[in-house]
Amino acid sequence: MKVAIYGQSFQDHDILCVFELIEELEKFSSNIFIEEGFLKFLIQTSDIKSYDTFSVAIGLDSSFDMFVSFGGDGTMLRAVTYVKDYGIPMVGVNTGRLGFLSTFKKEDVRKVVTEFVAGAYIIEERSLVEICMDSDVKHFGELNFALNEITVSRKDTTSMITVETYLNDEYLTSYWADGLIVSTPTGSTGYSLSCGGPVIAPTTKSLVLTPIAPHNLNARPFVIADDTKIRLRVSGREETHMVSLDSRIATIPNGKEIIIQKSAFTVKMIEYKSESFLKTLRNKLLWGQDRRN
Ligand SMILES: NC(=O)c1ccc[n+]([C@@H]2O[C@H](COP(=O)([O-])OP(=O)(O)OC[C@H]3O[C@@H](n4cnc5c(N)ncnc54)[C@H](O)[C@@H]3O)[C@@H](O)[C@H]2O)c1
Ligand SMILES: Nc1ncnc2c1ncn2[C@@H]1O[C@H](COP(=O)(O)OP(=O)(O)OP(=O)(O)O)[C@@H](O)[C@H]1O
Repeated sequence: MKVAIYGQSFQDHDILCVFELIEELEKFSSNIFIEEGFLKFLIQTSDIKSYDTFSVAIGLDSSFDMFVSFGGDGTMLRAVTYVKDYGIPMVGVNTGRLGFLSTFKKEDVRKVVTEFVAGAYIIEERSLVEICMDSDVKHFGELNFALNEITVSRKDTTSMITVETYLNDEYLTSYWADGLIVSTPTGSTGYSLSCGGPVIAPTTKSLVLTPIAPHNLNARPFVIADDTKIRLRVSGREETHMVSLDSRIATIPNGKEIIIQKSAFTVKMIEYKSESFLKTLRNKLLWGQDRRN
């Protein structure tokens, strides 16, 4: 089994679960690769031996069987920028806070391996969105995709922006708001949810347009088919606005045409039978919980 390991280089009290995973993987004679920066951190804080590494420059490939991320959801989102379109099944061990994407309990980390080997999981394909801009704007390079959402928002001002929006080249509306979120089903439980968007089951073939604090009161979250081409143009009092792809941001001049579409590839999330999406919805977002019952 060929496995890539990635993690946050901040919390040495969570390091134990990384060693437990490695120990369990070695029982199955696995070929282990650790992200360069994370291995440096592990070597500094322990007497771990050296392993093969990968980095942004020397990346992964489709021969890997599994990618394990140690951290919270933020780490999982960064992990996606390594996995790209290689189709490597991913799992997150939660050493962060909420852990909605990074669901595996660190206390059970050995089961990441044993349940995988026993086949006690399904692969869930999560769709992504990607951004295309005029060729003179190269901010995100080849990492022009997002698992959660692409957001346009105001920058350096309290003044709202206007987001002129076209779906498949037909005019929809001009949102007058702090911004607009184009969310995938995966991202529907993130920023979009905080702005009043619906929760969408992860494999649903849709996207949702969720305005951020719109002053047009009749602008509501809008669920659309995921093969829709979304074209945006921002105007406002400042000369620039912000565009974010999950946790990555860039400053873009107003007036630039931004095209957002579903990516041609998906991210394969390992859904262990012990950790389903519905369980996560109940346990992490306390879905439908009512103290009266
Ligand atoms: N007001 C908000 O709710 C808000 C604002 C900005 C960004 N975000 C989210 O944060 C993400 C970036 O994460 P970060 O860790 O770098 O920022 P962060 O540290 O500010 O974390 C934001 C929170 O969103 C949660 N989160 C992220 N993706 C999620 C998902 N798919 N389902 C449920 N919860 C999710 C995280 O667990 C965390 O609690 C963005 O993609 C966006 O979805 C949320
Ligand atoms: N820049 C940083 N400096 C110091 N510690 C950090 C930094 N970024 C992350 N961490 C630590 O790493 C942990 C994991 O970070 P990550 O962003 O993946 O998740 P999180 O935001 O804590 O959790 P979640 O996104 O699930 O709520 C954090 O809880 C925090 O303790």
